[in-house]
Amino acid sequence: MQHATVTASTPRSGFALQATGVEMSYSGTMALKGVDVEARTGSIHALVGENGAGKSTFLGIIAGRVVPTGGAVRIFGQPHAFGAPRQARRLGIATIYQELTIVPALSAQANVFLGQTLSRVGLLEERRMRARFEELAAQMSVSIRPDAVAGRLSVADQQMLEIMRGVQSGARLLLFDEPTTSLAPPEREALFRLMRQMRAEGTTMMFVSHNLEEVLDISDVVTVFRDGALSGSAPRADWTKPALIRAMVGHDVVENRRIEGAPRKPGAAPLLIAKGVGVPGAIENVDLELQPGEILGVGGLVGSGRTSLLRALAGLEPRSTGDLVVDGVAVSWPRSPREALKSGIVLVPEDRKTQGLVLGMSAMDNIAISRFGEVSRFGVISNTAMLRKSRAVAREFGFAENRVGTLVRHLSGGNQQKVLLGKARFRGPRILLVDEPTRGIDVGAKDEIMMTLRRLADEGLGIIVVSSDLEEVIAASDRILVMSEGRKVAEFDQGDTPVTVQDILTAAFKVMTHD
Ligand SMILES: Nc1ncnc2c1ncn2[C@@H]1O[C@H](COP(=O)(O)OP(=O)(O)OP(=O)(O)O)[C@@H](O)[C@H]1O
Repeated sequence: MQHATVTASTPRSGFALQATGVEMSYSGTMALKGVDVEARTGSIHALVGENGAGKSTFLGIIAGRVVPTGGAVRIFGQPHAFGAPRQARRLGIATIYQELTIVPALSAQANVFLGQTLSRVGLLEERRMRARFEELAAQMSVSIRPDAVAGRLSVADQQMLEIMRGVQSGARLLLFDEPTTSLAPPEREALFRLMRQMRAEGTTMMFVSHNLEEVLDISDVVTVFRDGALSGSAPRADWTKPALIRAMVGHDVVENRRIEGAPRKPGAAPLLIAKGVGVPGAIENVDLELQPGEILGVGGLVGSGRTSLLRALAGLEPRSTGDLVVDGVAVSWPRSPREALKSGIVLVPEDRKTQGLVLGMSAMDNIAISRFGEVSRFGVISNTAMLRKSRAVAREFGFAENRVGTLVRHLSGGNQQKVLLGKARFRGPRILLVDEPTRGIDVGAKDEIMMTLRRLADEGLGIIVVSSDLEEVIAASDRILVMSEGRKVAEFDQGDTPVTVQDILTAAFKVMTHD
């Protein structure tokens, strides 16, 4: 039925989107240099490219948020009113953002229906909304309570809410900006099932992703952006993963290659021992040890307690408990990030926008803010020192040095992530906790970041990495701890035998099915 409605209101062209010669210049920076993109009605169209290639800018133009400096766009055959998000919504466009737009104080349900039908809210409407929420949640295999406070949900659950909101809006052209970066395989699969179902009903979807496997899995057409220009666009069948990488980066990249560290000294004293770590309602009785020079990966599904474990160690969970020994000395359990830092522990959080970066400050200030002592003399900040230090840190994580003066707000998502890593590094940790370090990072830069983490470990740091990308956890880690439902359920040492994704999932699921 829905399909018939869509075709009836869709002009003969059969295109949901026709963009020609779209240009965007941000005070001299050409984010888009005249691109042509077409998307057929009822298709899934992927946009890929390196960090800063212009993908989000393009989506922003289609969403009506960004006014291009040149070019034309037709939506279902009609000229697009640029810079008018409301008008874009009327044309049937909805966007699911990479940076979450969840209102933390509102309930999960209120977030899904935000901006829709609220004026008509009555009891009946309330019941209808609840039924619709539950239907969507079931379709997407999520178990979020409708009245849960959104701000208390995990990033993954917030992402699911964001998707539910987009789907619920009844849009005919849905734009997804990296919808899957914080989702584990089962959530991803649920989303893809839903996307396929919506495609069958005539919805057009355009999505940005750095995960090339999922791009090849779900899309009908893949368009590659490179440095603001189109470097290829073809049906899925014409692409292979290496071909996509070459179009994006210009050369071959081996994804998730195993990065071995320097040989570990047998019998080295642990850098960190945490015993009986608990966070009420999230994790229970987790023990872990970390050697200097070691990367410990934490695998598990969304909701397994991975992030809570890192946050507890970083002093961000006031109700957490446990015993901590750093470098052979028992220290009190950290109650604030400042206390954690005193023990040399620093966290790179997963949600860079709300927890990590000040968007209105430059990359340089964001990096330097955490350690003024390093860049000042007698209490006076030295700009030269700040520039020098922040450039050095930026370079380490593959962030263009000449952009350290740019406001973080004006950086692409992937480049913000690199600044966040640089900022944590600048604090001088001995123990670095990284939550989703390659979230939103392109395939080339991902390898660079993993190499940098390995180099830091070789310099003697202890690093704990949480990532939804289990292949990445395996490639990067010396040992892997598997969490499920708030508990540690397995530990693997890759020095003995290399671990597979299947090993991790089996360990995680075994507990869930036995309970
Ligand atoms: N509001 C802005 N002001 C100035 N420059 C901007 C602004 N928004 C984006 N840019 C610049 O435009 C370029 C393209 O950025 P865009 O966010 O579109 O890249 P992207 O392909 O989505 O990258 P990523 O994969 O890292 O998210 C970058 O150089 C970015 O710094």
